[in-house]
Amino acid sequence: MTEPSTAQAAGTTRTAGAAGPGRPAPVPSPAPGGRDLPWPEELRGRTVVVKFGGNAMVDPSLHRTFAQDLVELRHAGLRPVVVHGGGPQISALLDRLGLEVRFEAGLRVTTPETMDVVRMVLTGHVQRELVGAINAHGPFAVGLSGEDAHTMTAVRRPAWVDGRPVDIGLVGDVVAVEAATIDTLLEQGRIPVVSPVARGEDGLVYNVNADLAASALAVALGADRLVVMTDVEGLYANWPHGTEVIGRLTAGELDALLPGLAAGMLPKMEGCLRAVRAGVARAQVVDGRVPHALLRGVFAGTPSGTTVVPDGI
Ligand SMILES: Nc1ncnc2c1ncn2[C@@H]1O[C@H](COP(=O)(O)OP(=O)(O)O)[C@@H](O)[C@H]1O
Ligand SMILES: CC(=O)N[C@@H](CCC(=O)OP(=O)(O)O)C(=O)O
Repeated sequence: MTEPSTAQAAGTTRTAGAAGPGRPAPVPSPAPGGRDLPWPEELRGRTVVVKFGGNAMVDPSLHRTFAQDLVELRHAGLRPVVVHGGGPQISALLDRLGLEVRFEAGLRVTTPETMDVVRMVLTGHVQRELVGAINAHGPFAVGLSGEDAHTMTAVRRPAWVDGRPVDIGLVGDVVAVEAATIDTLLEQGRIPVVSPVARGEDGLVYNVNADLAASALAVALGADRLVVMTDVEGLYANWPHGTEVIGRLTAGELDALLPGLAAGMLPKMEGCLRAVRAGVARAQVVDGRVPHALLRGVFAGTPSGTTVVPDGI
């Protein structure tokens, strides 16, 4: 793969005509990586928030192909922002430390002790690995936690199981996003890599489900697309009894399905619904186990996974 120069990555090669305020750096031609993909012209300059799930990232070779895809998107003139997960990695360390691993309604029950581990694994390990994989191609990635510069502010999220409230501890729901920090990085040609940890309005630190964090960022950034990469082909109808992928859903159709969805898919589909209802044109769940799923499945014209669109489309 052709490595971009520092100047390209930082956007310092911009010329007034080619890339004015609010526009990414000019697009080199041909695209690095040598894959001659038909980039839709209308995607140039658009922001895409990509959630990379912890289950899809257990294979290091997928880190590498995902990183290549992001850099290629950047060169094609898009503005990718990554929100990473790390659920399996957090659970593995909790296990090793002899601490409880428990989920309710798809969310981790987070004690203050658990929160220390969540923060350590997400910002100290998973985020660093992804930043390293992307920066093998040039000085693109900048890692940050939702806590940094108040990028994400959360309030304690209530949870119910079988209609009864349950205490899930330091789990937050994002209520405010300081988009300017991320916008500035995008303007510089960087690829922000955000850990789903947020500062609470009460000064505490909250564990945020990565799907919901990605959705909140997509809305706040006015993203064109939200892409959720996971370890299944998409949303299966009749799961766990069937594996037939639901290809397309309107927001209204998804709203009706949501109460019946199981853990794992529940926050993903809730995130997709929130995003399209708040102006994101398309939210897509794709199979992150497939190498180059981001480029080939999402941006190269071959429909894959489950796509959620606003009502009336
Ligand atoms: N209807 C469904 N369709 C597909 N997968 C489902 C469904 N309901 C629950 N799941 C589960 O959700 C999992 C994906 O969520 P999760 O394990 O949290 O992944 P990630 O780490 O990508 O966030 C799948 O592996 C599957 O076990
Ligand atoms: C509240 C909550 O559940 N937070 C998640 C944050 C990480 C995450 O969402 O990772 P995946 O995307 O890999 O599942 C957790 O502690 O596992």
